[in-house]
Amino acid sequence: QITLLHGSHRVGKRSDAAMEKWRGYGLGQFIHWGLYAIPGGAWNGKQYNGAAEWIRSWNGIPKSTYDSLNYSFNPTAFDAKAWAKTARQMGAKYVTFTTKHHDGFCLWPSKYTKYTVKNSPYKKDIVKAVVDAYDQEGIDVILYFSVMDWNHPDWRYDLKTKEDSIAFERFKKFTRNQLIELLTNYPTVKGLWFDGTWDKSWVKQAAFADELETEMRKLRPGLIIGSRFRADENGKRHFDSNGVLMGDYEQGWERKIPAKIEDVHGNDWDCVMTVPENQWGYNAAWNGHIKTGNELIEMTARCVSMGGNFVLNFGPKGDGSIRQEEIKLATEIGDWMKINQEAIYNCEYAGYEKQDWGYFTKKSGTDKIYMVVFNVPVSAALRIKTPPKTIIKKAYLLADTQEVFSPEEISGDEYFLHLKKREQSKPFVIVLETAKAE
Ligand SMILES: C[C@@H]1N[C@@H](C#Cc2ccccc2)[C@H](O)[C@@H]1O
Repeated sequence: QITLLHGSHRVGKRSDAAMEKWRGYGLGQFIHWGLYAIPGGAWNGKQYNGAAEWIRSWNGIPKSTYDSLNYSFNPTAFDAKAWAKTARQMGAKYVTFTTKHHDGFCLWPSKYTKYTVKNSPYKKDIVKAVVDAYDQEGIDVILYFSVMDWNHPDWRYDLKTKEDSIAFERFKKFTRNQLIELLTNYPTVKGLWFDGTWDKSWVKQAAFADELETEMRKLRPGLIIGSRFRADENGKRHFDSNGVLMGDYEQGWERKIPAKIEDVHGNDWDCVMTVPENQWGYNAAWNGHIKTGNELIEMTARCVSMGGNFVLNFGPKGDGSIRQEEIKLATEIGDWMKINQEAIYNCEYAGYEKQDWGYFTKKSGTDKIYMVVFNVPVSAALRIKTPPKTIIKKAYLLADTQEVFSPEEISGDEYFLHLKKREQSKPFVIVLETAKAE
């Protein structure tokens, strides 16, 4: 055990109501929106091959040209209420929204920089519009904030000279001021999703970041902050030098899902996922594999089956509208959730042996088990291996509770559920009402 001043300040999961609610969200929406949506992944007819929200880092668009895009930012089709309705239709219980990405452009009228929506043709406070619209729909809001700020003159990647350190002290004050401003302006937000915290300049700020996290939690009791915000005094990120999770949940699952339950180490976590392989901001040319509704439904079930949440990214266009492909996916996922949401919301790892046909989830605080079935075997028999001393009292289709199953016991704790031959085009859910054997 290494003595740490700025490591994790808690071992084990948070047990307060705010975190309990977060744990039960199941499905969320990420929205990446900002100046990068204007070029949409290309400039002067040339395609940028990286993630569209990183286009400023490409030499295909002069930095000054990119930085001046705030003078062209006038999203006439922006309608936060429409965004929130789409999220509601999808079944998202929370949204993570980019207040400021790495380019430094603020979608709220920050007092601490001129590089904000206030100094754009649009002028109005976009963060407020989004927070109000999602609150209205009953969808909790988490604010994304990039510490790395390519626009700010005092940003440094590392601190090599005295001048670097003097400049970065100014940058640290600026960052703190903006975060307190966000929490003060938008008091209903439930958390902050930090990004751009990997560079040495910030990693060296263990004491400052620890103090800032404490200040933010004091200002906003119950605030949810993930493992990506700060490093410990040895530069350890996500997990401190004793291997204890930093922050309230593991925030490392970006475009990847744990392979097995052991990989989550009993922590809370969420997976943030793009529809294309790696595009967060709007890219007009979606190339490569574009995930289908069924793939995204399976990712949702897979995350919930291992105690996590699945957060699907949307990248609105420069005019503020959401692209049709994303609307279609939201509708497809939402149609499935309308029938099967009971197996996703407020569910957790069931403790059943993983089977090839799909995923087990368990309703938190109950013995109700859900089998989210994606791959019916040719035998049409679904194998179940229960934890010891478990009785299956009833088994039935969630979508039609009249369709009841009689589990065939194969051996102690092992059963087959025999399905009728069915045309299966969508995943379906079977409910197991269980009890502990005396
Ligand atoms: C949530 C996602 N994190 C950001 C990133 C990144 C990144 C940076 C360096 C190397 C690999 C990935 C993406 O731009 C998006 O905001």
